[in-house]
Amino acid sequence: MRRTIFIIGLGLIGGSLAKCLAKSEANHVIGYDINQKTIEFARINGIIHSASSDIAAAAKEADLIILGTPITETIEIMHTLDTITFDRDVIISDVSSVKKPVMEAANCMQNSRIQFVGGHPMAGSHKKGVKAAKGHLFENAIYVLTPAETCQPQTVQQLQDVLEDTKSNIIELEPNEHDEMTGVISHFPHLVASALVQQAKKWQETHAYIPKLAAGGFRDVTRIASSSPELWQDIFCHNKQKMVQLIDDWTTEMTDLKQMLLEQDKEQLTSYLKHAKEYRDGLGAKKKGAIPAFYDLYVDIRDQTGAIASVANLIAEENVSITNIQILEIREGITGALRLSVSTKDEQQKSYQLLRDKGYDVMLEE
Ligand SMILES: NC(=O)c1ccc[n+]([C@@H]2O[C@H](COP(=O)([O-])OP(=O)(O)OC[C@H]3O[C@@H](n4cnc5c(N)ncnc54)[C@H](O)[C@@H]3O)[C@@H](O)[C@H]2O)c1
Ligand SMILES: O=C(O)C(=O)C[C@]1(C(=O)O)C=C[C@@H](O)C=C1
Repeated sequence: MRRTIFIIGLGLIGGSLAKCLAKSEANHVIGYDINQKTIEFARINGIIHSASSDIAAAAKEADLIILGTPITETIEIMHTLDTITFDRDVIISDVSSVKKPVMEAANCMQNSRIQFVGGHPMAGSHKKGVKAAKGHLFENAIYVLTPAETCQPQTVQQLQDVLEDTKSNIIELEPNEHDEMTGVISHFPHLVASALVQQAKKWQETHAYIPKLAAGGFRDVTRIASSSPELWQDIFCHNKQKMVQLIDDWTTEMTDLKQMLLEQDKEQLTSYLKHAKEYRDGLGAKKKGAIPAFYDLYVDIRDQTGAIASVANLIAEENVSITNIQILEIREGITGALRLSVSTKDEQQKSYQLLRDKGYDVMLEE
């Protein structure tokens, strides 16, 4: 029998989940969004099977409800769902970037028909809205689940079964620990990216060339400052305590660095940078287990029409599937590099040889 999945909030994340889950014969996906144009776009483009304008009616039909809304709205909708008289049991999940406030609300739910399992796919983008939704967004990403206190293990398993189509790697975490870790590796870096951009903007008042000089480094480190301001203020506010603590830690870190510079302590500075480099390089390490292995190739290309397609076609002809492709520091008329990821070492070697034979300048990442 087909499962009925009701997704509320069809933006980047809700839309991506809908797109992925609607592809399976096992699911019937109903969508709702506060924005009528979003619902229309999702319906016309097959991101959902059907649209609903009535949350309660669609919720009563659902086996699973996923909230793809910003955190504040998610908590409000949870209160609404709690008041519905369901004829059968329903699993409710969310995708919020901060888990503690959502799980506090979940643990206060009174409706005996509801089993709540918090969710957070650790994948996204600086883009927002249904038009940026991608069915494969969660492939190979970590997908965190935070079951509510009264949630049965079989309910968690049922949700995991549905999420299998996302090809993500599911792990369970305790909400507070989740928020501390995402504070460190997601929320605080976002704040720093925005602060760096604000700093450049101030300096531009006296140095008009700043935007022209902003090259790969600045762009890499500040990409996430282009994300939705409304969404991110909500994330920061819901993880306020951790953010404040991280700002204090950062202030200490900057003061220490300032001291090293004032003292011209070259040895300590080198050691500081060396340890940071080692840790950062280690994040890309090829590990078996929760994070699947990727094998990368770097191909020098010219910024010309068809260059990327030529490389991709050559590799496809050898039946090697590219799992990720990224353009690095490409500027008009100047040689850039393509980073291609494949799944196995054999495929990496095969692609390397093939591209070299065709005259491409290729490098491997071991
Ligand atoms: N952006 C990311 O990279 C990312 C990654 C993982 C998780 N998240 C989480 O996903 C959630 C959604 O973020 P997003 O990036 O998809 O944002 P988004 O702005 O792309 O989408 C949010 C959608 O919710 C809709 N919406 C807002 N209020 C609503 C309401 N009351 N009822 C119904 N629909 C409503 C909006 O119209 C929009 O379509 C957030 O909780 C966020 O923390 C975001
Ligand atoms: O790739 C990005 O642009 C993101 O910001 C994605 C990102 C992240 O920080 O990694 C952002 C918020 C999420 O809750 C999960 C993922």
